Amino acid sequence: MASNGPQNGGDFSFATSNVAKGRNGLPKIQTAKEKEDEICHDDSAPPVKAQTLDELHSLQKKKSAPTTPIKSPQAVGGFSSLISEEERQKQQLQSISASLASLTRETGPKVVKGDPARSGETPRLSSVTHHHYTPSFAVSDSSLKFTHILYNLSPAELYEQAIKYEKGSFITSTGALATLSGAKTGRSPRDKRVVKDETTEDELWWGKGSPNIEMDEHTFLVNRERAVDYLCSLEKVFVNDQFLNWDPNHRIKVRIVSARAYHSLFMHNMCIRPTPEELENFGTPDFTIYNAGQFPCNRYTHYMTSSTSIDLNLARREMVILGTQYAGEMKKGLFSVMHYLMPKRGILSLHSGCNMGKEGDVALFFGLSGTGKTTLSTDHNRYLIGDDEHCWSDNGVSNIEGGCYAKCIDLSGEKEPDIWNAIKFGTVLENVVFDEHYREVDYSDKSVTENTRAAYPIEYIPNAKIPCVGPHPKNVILLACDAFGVLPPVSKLSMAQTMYHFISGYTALVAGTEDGIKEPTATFSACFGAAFIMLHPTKYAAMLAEKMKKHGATGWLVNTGWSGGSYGSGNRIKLPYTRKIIDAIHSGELLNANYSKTEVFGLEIPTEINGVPSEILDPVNTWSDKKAYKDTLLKLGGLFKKNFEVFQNYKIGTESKLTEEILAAGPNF
Ligand SMILES: Nc1ncnc2c1ncn2[C@@H]1O[C@H](COP(=O)(O)OP(=O)(O)OP(=O)(O)O)[C@@H](O)[C@H]1O
Ligand SMILES: O=C([O-])CC(=O)C(=O)O
Ligand SMILES: [Ca+2]
Ligand SMILES: [Mn+2]
Repeated sequence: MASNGPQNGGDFSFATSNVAKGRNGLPKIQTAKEKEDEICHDDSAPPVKAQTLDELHSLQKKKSAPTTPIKSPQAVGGFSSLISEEERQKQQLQSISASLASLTRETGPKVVKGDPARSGETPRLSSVTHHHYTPSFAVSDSSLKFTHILYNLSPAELYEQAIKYEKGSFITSTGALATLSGAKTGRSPRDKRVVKDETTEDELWWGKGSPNIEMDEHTFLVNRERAVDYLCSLEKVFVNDQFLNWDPNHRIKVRIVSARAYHSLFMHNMCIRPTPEELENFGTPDFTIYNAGQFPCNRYTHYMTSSTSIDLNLARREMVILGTQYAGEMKKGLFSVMHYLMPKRGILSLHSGCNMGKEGDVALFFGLSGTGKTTLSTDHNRYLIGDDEHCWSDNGVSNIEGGCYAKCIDLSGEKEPDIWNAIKFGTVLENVVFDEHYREVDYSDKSVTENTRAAYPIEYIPNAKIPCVGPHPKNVILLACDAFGVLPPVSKLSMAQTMYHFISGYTALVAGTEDGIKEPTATFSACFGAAFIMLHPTKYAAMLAEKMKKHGATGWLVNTGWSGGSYGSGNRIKLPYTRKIIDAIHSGELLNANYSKTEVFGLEIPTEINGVPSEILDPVNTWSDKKAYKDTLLKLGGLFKKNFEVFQNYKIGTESKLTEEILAAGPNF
């Protein structure tokens, strides 16, 4: 056996080789200079400009770019009186304290800006106690403590907070922040509640099929108090002041109060980031989210059916989150708010991706979760306007958000290079699994969940169109992931068909694969996002029809799901083929192609497309069992018919003709 110890009975000596030996047998170290009188230093850099280690550390950080002074609100006429930085900081803290005020005690918590771990070393710490009035009998221990506010921290600061204080936070090999969202890895639509008051009772969509499950104002306040007390009881909370909607005329100011750095970084990425100057002039938010997701709701509370509650109060312009840490609740909660506010202004809000060609041709991509909005709107040859939430106004389209939220399951650099490359420093990676040493992410791993996600700022996509606005859409692409495998890969739609499929909002996915082959289940979600709409689906549909007609947009139905059989026997349509189909829509090639009509659904399908095998264009060709094909087609047609029954008695828009046409545009057999 080889041994590392000295061999041959301890006869141990340094190798002599040809190094000049000193007097003791050790090699003599030669310094560069031979002169006797010169002192030898271990380096040539000038010494550090600090006397103590504390001083050295204080040298490391310099103050962030000075913010310009703002005009005081009292300033009138030509006079602009300037307020000091100190006064501005105080006003900002007062606004935050007011946001966090208990409604029963009518007083905000004592808030102080900065990291509690650093308070000893932060000389510019400013604090405020927000008091409308403080009756002495109402004093409790909680009013004696400070809550530290971590206000609009940068990604680097949020990384440090997450890694230091939140279990399950790690830097991956490409620099993203890997996090865990806890017990919930997706949204909880059945735990969503909306306050029903005199206004919303008439305005909103309630009842069967509606996502708006009612709660009363009092119960909202109970949950709000629970969230606020929880947040104020913490040593520190994160506050993000940001914007929604790139259309400057319809921009909404949002404040997000949360307990986790993960939530703060997620919203930093997903909402529009204000410039330092915009932040200075931020003032009072239009809408506030209280995210107390780590803390459950109280199931003894009226209307609560689980320990999770996501509560929306439009009159108060507030949202409370209890019992779920899934960050998508904040994103989609704000989307619901936009689905209420925008149509009131004649602007259509859309659950769609959006991109623009070099010639300024805009396409919208509608579809339920997992159908390809993010994947297909992120196109290396086109400008990305946004991947998930848009507004269509008289001026054109605008993205609501400042970031993208991509599905990561089975992500590959070859198939989706732009998304792959966006997963770098600053990106939040939710619920992925990685190698414990190298921190390389295994995107095929579903151990935590299949709904693994990356949230990154939109400018991480090289072709992002900033500002994220564009002209009126030319093409409206409806995406369905048809796991039954009977819808054609692409069909051109009439206006009535576009409306029929928009209102239906169909997709079919496969629930789970553990117990072998499962039947696909059809999902119908009105306007391709019933979980987020607030008004009756026909309101959005009428607006879409009106805008498409006015601006001459063409509707398309694209199946990004199965071909050659249902899930289990067929395969998912190859992404490169879907991309070719989308290219042909954009280029105009498909508009002038030859078409044939399918049975049952009456869809117009092209006979050929550049780069796509012609035989797959009509699904009947790809099924070996023709009877199985026909049976499956009729089955899906029946599901569409059944789903549409609830819409039969509604009028869409002002003309009855459109309503009749839409009703006739569904499957016929
Ligand atoms: N032919 C195809 N077309 C589009 N996507 C495909 C296709 N084949 C496989 N996929 C995969 O399907 C998924 C589509 O997810 P994507 O993130 O685009 O969904 P989404 O519509 O943006 O949903 P959400 O609203 O939940 O964000 C991706 O993981 C993509 O790789
Ligand atoms: O909201 C989410 O969690 C993901 C998403 O985009 C959707 O489901 O449409
Ligand atoms: Ca997406
Ligand atoms: Mn979405």
